[in-house]
Amino acid sequence: MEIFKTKATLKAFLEPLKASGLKIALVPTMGALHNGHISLIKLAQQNADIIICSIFVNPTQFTDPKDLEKYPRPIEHDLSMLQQAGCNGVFMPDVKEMYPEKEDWHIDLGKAEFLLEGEFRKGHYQGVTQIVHKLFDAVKPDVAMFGQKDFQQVLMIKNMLKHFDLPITIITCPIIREDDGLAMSSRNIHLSGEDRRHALVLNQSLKFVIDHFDQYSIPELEEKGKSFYENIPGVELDYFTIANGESLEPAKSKTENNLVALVAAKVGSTRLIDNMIIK
Ligand SMILES: Nc1ncnc2c1ncn2[C@@H]1O[C@H](COP(=O)(O)OP(=O)(O)OP(=O)(O)O)[C@@H](O)[C@H]1O
Ligand SMILES: CC(C)(CO)[C@@H](O)C(=O)[O-]
Ligand code: BAL
Repeated sequence: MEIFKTKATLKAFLEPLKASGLKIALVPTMGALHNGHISLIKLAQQNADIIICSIFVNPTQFTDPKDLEKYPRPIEHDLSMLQQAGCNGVFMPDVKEMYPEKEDWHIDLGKAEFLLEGEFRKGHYQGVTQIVHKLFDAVKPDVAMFGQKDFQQVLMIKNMLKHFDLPITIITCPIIREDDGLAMSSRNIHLSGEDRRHALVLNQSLKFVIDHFDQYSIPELEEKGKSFYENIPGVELDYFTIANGESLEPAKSKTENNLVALVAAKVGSTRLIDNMIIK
């Protein structure tokens, strides 16, 4: 497995491979890898010949400086997981390499930018699309893998691709969960023993919606979903919603085709997100 710290060395590695017709996949991450990330690498291997994983904790997408400061960075462990998974190359630039100078970035990502995560992390998707555009530019992949766990992120990246008319196929990968249902996340490491037990409420409330979708109206499902969060000490719900999976607007009717239940909650000092596709 090759390790690249600069765009130039990465480009020099990739150019002959592309010239020989090999298909390149990019798996963008912020590191602190878990089996969710490894599932993206495995799916990438089924869809391309050469797999590049990027590890970069992107400052422009953080809206809380403390969140950025305490973001886990276990780089040696990450590299050994990637090596074991059969990843071909790791791109791990420093901040100066990706942002050599101060720059302005603002693109139209549509109304959905300002909903859900966009409401609670203002400007987050400008930062995400800014760095993903730079990563796409550095790798010029044929395909790129993203997790459904960041449901809104996938929509925003697809909108960014449309904006620049980039010929990259986005593959959305299913959410990998711990045995008890908690969605794997790099930030789970911050959960105390008690928080870890309380965090199960995200999976349980979403599962309730899936299991009872035929039984209740949408407002009832949302109300019952939200009620899971009442009286759990240290747990604070940001949103629990059933939304259209394209626009992210609240679902208007149960007969809509594309529906997803999404949640974000603070558990102790850790903010977690999760979702389940209804149909
Ligand atoms: N449990 C999971 N299953 C599948 N994909 C995941 C999972 N968790 C994260 N991913 C995906 O991995 C990619 C990199 O995500 P990232 O490095 O931010 O990890 P993360 O666990 O989501 O971290 P954090 O919790 O800090 O947001 C994203 O496309 C993300 O959606
Ligand atoms: C896509 C991404 C790597 C951009 O920094 C990040 O938002 C993430 O890890 O989901
Ligand atoms: N996985 C999404 C990246 C973030 O939370 O900033």
